[in-house]
Amino acid sequence: MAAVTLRRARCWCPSLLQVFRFPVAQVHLGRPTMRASQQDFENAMNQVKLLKQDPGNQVKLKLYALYKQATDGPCNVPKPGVFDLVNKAKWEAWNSLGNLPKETARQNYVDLVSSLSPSSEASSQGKRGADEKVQESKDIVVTSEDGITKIMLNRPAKKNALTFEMYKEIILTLKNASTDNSAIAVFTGAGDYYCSGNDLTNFTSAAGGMEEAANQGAVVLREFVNSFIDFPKPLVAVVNGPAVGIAVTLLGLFDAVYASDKATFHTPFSHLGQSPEACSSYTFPKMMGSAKATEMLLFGKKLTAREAWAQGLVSEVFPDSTFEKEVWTRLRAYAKLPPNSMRISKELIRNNEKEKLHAVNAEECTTLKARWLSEECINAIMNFVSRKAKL
Ligand SMILES: CCCC/C=C/CC(=O)SCCNC(=O)CCNC(=O)[C@H](O)C(C)(C)COP(=O)(O)OP(=O)(O)OC[C@H]1O[C@@H](n2cnc3c(N)ncnc32)[C@H](O)[C@@H]1OP(=O)(O)O
Repeated sequence: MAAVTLRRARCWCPSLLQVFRFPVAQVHLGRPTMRASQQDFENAMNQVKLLKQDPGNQVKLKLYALYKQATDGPCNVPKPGVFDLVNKAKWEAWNSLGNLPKETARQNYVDLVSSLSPSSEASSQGKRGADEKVQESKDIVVTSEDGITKIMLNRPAKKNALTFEMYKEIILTLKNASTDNSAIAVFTGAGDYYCSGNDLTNFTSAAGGMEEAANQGAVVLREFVNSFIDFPKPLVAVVNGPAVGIAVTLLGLFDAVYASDKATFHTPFSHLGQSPEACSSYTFPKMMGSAKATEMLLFGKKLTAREAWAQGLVSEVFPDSTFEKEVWTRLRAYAKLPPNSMRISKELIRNNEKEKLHAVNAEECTTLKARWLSEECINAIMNFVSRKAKL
């Protein structure tokens, strides 16, 4: 779907731009009225152009659908093709309004824009500094202390979903951490999630279209997973909450996995029309047996932390109330152990499988590249992205 920001709409989503292309003027919306006038409607369209923050894809789809319903009535154009993600998502949002009367759609549009305005007014009243600070926060925060390189996924508003940029940042971070003076590297998440896996809009928001995004994705993924296979120091996951997709499969390449008892482990690959990655097609059957691995990787069974521990995916589960304190105390102690001994021992454990893991990674990436272009996957991503737009 249309994971476009208002900025990007100008370059490759003209029809979406038409909804918002009006001379910029300082206007103040009338308060939501029972029946929005044409002038209220036009003011609302201008107000959208003045929003200081991107309202998110679902809201933009709603605005588009209500605009079309208010101006053209019920959806009256043929459904776009399966690969035309942007227009298909917009068509579905408009079509989902059915026979909603034009006047009602106009009122709903004005009300929706009014609900967005307080935030823009707030930012125009000098609160912009606070917003910009949030917007400037990095998606990956790396700190080095007590012999530990801590890599925190810091995109809590999106459940720490991984963007292409984050993959590339992590590759670089692991490269640096493999030679810096830290003894171990630790991944964790900010907010209530560890990580909800790949950002499903990575492919739909790419300017070059799905084909190019899939090619790029396969290259990035292969390098990303290789950076975990080849990382020479102890690699620990502090799973502070739910983990989805690649956040789970990567754990097979970690040396220790500590989980809060509120963490869950979910790999909905079949639901998404995709296939396993991060060497999990090899590490999971080896770790837990093919029957349990199949339940996760094919059937998408979500595991609790204790179930993940029982299947060998998690080293230890801690009560959430004491999780951070207990785990970081332990890791600070581990980081004081002789680093060369830890590195050499890891080499003995992992080296005899490195070649196999590289080969598995290559095969998984080739398979996934094809899956990303399949109708099963595209439909699943469309359903996810437009799930909130269905009014
Ligand atoms: C190039 C390398 C590719 C490697 C491939 C890897 C394969 C995978 O990782 S597949 C797994 C992908 N992940 C998912 O399928 C999870 C999708 N997300 C969800 O199912 C739900 O968001 C959730 C169960 C994680 C959380 O649900 P909840 O209702 O609590 O919160 P939401 O309102 O859904 O989420 C808040 C916010 O975050 C956005 N978001 C969450 N996860 C993702 C994601 N994976 N991709 C993109 N966006 C995500 C969600 O859309 C919400 O955003 P808005 O506030 O803008 O609506």
